Amino acid sequence: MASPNDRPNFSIDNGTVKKTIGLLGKQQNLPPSPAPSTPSSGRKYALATELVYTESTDQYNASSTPIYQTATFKQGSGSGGGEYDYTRSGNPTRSHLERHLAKIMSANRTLAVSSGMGALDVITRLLKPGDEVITGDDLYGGTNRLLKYLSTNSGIIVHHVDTTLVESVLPVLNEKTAMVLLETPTNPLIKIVDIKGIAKAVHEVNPKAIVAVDNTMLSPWLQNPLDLEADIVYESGTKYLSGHHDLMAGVIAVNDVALGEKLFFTINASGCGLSPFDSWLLLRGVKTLGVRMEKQQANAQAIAEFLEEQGFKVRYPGLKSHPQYDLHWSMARGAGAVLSFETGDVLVSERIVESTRIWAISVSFGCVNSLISMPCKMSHASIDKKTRAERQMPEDIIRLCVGIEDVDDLIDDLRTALVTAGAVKVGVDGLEAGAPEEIITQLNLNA
Ligand SMILES: Cc1ncc(COP(=O)(O)O)c(C=O)c1O
Ligand SMILES: N[C@@H](CCSC[C@H](N)C(=O)O)C(=O)O
Repeated sequence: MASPNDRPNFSIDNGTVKKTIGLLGKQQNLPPSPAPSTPSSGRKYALATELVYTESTDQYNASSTPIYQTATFKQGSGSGGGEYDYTRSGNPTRSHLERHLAKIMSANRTLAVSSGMGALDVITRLLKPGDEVITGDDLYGGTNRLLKYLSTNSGIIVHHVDTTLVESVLPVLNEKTAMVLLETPTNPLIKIVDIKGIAKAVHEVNPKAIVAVDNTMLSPWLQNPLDLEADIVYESGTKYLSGHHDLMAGVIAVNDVALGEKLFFTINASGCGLSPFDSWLLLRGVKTLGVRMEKQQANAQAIAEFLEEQGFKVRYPGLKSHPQYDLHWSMARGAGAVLSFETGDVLVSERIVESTRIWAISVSFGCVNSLISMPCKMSHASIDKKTRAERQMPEDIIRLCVGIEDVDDLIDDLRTALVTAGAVKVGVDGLEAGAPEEIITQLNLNA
């Protein structure tokens, strides 16, 4: 009979990982997995280098990590014990991705799951009936929907407060607070939340409460909430981390080993670990995160300035006019590439969105190509109209998710759309925001 002592043995021989399988007694020149990502020298490189640099024990020294497209793994003995047994529990391609992301997200452990919402689902399974959650009043629609589900069906009490003010969190903070869920910048109102200020206040009142931060809008290239005293960071890997809108993924990052184990338990138990192929795609995409992000936010800055010059109310933390400009830059290394602006009229906004050519009308962000959308009708439509009004979400708000195209082309396309939609008056000095009365009347007649 095989015993647990027959687990495979790994040793390094002349630079090659040798695997001795107990019962079979065969010595193979096979690596345990292409797993390591951290440089064996232990050296920490700059983030731009870490994004592309990986070390692996792949037997053929493949430059690109192989896709282990398998559901199950043969075992060396009847008592199992191999490093991998079943892809829901673990897969070498996913392990490699998770180790790579841990370096990049400044985390002890990361876990890759099937979507950003899947990541939040795993995190919120740490909660039990009677627990209280404090969160923002400007949240991504899907996050709001999941929290509403939990408060309606699972006995979780959810407090939505203005998280841009640490003082708004304090009155609802108590020993039942199990989780504080933050987004910054918020989607789509681009409000900034003081991660460190809130984390300190929360941990002081209840050291067991978990501060979880959705870092999707900035990515680890621009912000590391774990360094700002957050306990959990999660991101939709569908966005900047992958960058090409060719996969859905979610990533969770933690420093606490026990917390990482609890989250892994849920992922294995519920079966939402990222598939081998999507792990490979994400691994490929993340290598260009730095260059994509730098180009995208340079374009976003120019576009935000262009719109502000025309007189529109623009929300973007790269603009000095942003009311929380200093707070944002005290936490982040850049302003990101999502901005929003208002026109004063829903129909005018719709006309702008429908008049662009390069800007695709689409939900999501973080992709190399530019997108335009009306959050109240698209990404945030799952928040009902009354709640949107209570949370002061302007129905006419347009969200721009800026890509890597030529910035002059992007501005030209937007300028043409603004003129076509009648959102600007064309004067001798150029364009001026504000649809003429007759255009608004006409649009309302046609509506
Ligand atoms: C800020 C934010 N967090 C989380 C999510 C969820 O990510 P996913 O679509 O990958 O489930 C999204 C968008 O969907 C988002 O915009
Ligand atoms: N129909 C989807 C909408 C997804 S929105 C995607 C993204 N987070 C964004 O902000 O654009 C849904 O109901 O979730």
